[in-house]
Amino acid sequence: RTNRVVELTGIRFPVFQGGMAWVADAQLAAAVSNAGGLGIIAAANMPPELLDQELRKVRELTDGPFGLNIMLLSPTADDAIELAASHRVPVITTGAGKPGKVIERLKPLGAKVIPVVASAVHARRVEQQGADAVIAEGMESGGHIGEISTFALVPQVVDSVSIPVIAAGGIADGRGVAAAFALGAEGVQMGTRFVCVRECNVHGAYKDMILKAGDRSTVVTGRSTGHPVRCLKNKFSAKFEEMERSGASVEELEAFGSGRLRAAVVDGDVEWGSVMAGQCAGMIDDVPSASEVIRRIFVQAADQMDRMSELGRFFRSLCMEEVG
Ligand SMILES: O=C(O)COc1ccc(-c2c[nH]c(CNC(=O)Nc3ncc(Sc4ccccn4)s3)n2)cc1
Repeated sequence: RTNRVVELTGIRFPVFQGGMAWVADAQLAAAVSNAGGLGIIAAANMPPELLDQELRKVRELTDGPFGLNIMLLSPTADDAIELAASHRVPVITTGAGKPGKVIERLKPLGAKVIPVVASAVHARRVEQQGADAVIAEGMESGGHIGEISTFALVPQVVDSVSIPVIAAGGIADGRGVAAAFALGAEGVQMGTRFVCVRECNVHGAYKDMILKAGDRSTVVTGRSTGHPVRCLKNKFSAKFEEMERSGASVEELEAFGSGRLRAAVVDGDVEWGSVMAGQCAGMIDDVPSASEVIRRIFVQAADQMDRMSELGRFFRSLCMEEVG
């Protein structure tokens, strides 16, 4: 038996590229799929005719499996579901909400549906609804997040469901892959790491801000709106926090925040845009190809796991002799 995530999706390496709003287009998804991972297009709030074009384009750019991420907070989520159905998209991931209707509509058409969950309760619920696997996303992640860290969330989700678990949040190199599998995951999903690859079309200023980032460069804003979002610290995040502190209403905050992700991704406004990124931003120091990222990470993971098997013998030896 190889790996249930590989068997479920037909990919070579058990790695997904996060379906990041405005960032994950057909070009990035195809590059990741051609490199042996699962490239995922973000439907986000894309108008249906644009999403239809991206779904045609990705099939011209790769013969491999690919996915579509449906963000359930989006008013265009129902259009995205129908486009996923008509294009027979093989893998569907969902975020920021309840995936029941996505599972009901798309599983009968043969799609694999893999919701992002932020707690063990969510995971058990979507398993009962028929999810094929879950992505357990810790709060280290960029963008819209839950409240539990990857290190605590993944083992509890693994203990709660019998479908495969893919770990996400804070993973950007082989050590994170080795750790995720140690926690019981059978795959990983990375977002921020795949923003800084050559084939990603985000504005150069966005990539530069990630390259400059350190471990303390992100902040979570919007907890008071019920939609906490992790992004890199800048003038926008500082103003947003000040508004929250001074008791701004949810409407005021959401009005102030709307359009900011696009401003950062498309216009490169990294001062007043929302530069969504995870806490692993400080680990990213180059912009290689998607293929180079995937190969390097699994070589490093393999080395790390070999080292750990020696550790296993050492720990076992400690437990053999009677202590004291
Ligand atoms: O209530 C329930 O049963 C389910 O509740 C959930 C609560 C949270 C989640 C969740 C956490 N993280 C994810 C997947 N990640 C994401 O969805 N990340 C995102 N980044 C930027 C996005 S665009 C946006 C849209 C609205 C507000 C702010 N930003 S969406 N899903 C999933 C389900």
